[in-house]
Amino acid sequence: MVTEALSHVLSGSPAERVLDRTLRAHRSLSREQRQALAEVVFNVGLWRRRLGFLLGNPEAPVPALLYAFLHRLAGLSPEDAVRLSGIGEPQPLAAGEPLSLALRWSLPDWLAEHFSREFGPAAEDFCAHLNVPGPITLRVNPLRTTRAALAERLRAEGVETRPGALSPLALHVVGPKPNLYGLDSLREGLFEVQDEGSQLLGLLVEARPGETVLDLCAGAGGKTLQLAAAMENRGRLLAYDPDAGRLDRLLQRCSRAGVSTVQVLRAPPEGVLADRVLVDAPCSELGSLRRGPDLRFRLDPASLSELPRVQHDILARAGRLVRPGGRVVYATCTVNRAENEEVVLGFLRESPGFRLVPPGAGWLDPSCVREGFLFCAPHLHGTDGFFAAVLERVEG
Ligand SMILES: C[S@@+](CC[C@H](N)C(=O)[O-])C[C@H]1O[C@@H](n2cnc3c(N)ncnc32)[C@H](O)[C@@H]1O
Repeated sequence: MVTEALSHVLSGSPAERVLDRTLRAHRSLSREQRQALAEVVFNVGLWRRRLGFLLGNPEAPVPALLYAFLHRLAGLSPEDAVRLSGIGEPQPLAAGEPLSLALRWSLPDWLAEHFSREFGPAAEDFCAHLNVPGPITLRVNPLRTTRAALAERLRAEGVETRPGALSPLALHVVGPKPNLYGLDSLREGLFEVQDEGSQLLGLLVEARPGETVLDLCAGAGGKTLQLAAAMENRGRLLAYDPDAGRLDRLLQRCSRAGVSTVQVLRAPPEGVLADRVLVDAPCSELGSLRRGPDLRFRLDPASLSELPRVQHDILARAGRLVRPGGRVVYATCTVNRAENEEVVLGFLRESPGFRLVPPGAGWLDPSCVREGFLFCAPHLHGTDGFFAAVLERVEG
């Protein structure tokens, strides 16, 4: 069962889905056995390159990878690791650290090279943090409750939390992963699950009650809900996304959260002059790699090169939809200057009617500002990786 699940993960199936399928097919497993299976599937999926290095074979078969994981990373004796992996006899494992960043942190070569270019010497620390699962972070829904009241309510439901340091809306779950989807507080719309860095992007829009706000890449509405709450459910909040299914989910979430101001646009907006526009752009998502053990192995480096043109076009559209004196927030969840700074600087070069303004002046923690842009990352802030620029259309 373990070998079969791992074979699927190593040949490209998402680990979460494989685990789910395997657990459903083996319902008699005890709680401990289920936990052990999850650990093995996630860790062998994540550490496959490093395990291949230990075995001296980048194409090592699944039982050998399992043995290397159990003995060297999980600390089992060679005898126990042999028995559980079914390999027959102990295998020699390399001593010492791999020389390359890619092997040390079990990344594809191209990705490790990319992070080296992005971060220089800090790439080691960044990559190490990609191999530690991020915290589960909740965003309180201020239309329904306060952060302190939500923390009390969650405690009564058996979930301990602590407040986030960067976003006044954030609560981090403390201790073992709870089944959030079984909680009444979730069904009542008291919170959403949202990384603290992602919350900063929504806050950066600084949407106010009564304004016209356009969420131009609304998806399933994570930030739309946040904007609606900031607007205290007053004003005009327009949400567009080309993916109709995501917009349907957005509407369901709105009703749960008590949001009544959202107008969903099924076609690209025209003729709007909004006070604020959020471009939460489609991107390579390199900032979210710690969210899944095997996301990194499913990325196609060629697809990265197509994104800046798409992002440029969406940002240019946003520029046409904001009023003089209004603001566009351009945001991504990636660590890639070509999709971040370069898209914004290219837009500014061809749009003299816009200027870059300091992000979150007066409230954003200065550690989240890099070269005039919002930038946060797992090794610096404990968040996923995010980038944002605040662009003001000059009055005229
Ligand atoms: C990062 S996701 C948005 C996440 C969403 N804002 C949230 O907080 O849940 C990017 C979204 O951009 C949408 N998208 C792709 N191409 C687009 C385009 N040309 N114009 C607008 N949105 C686009 C995708 O469908 C996707 O939902």
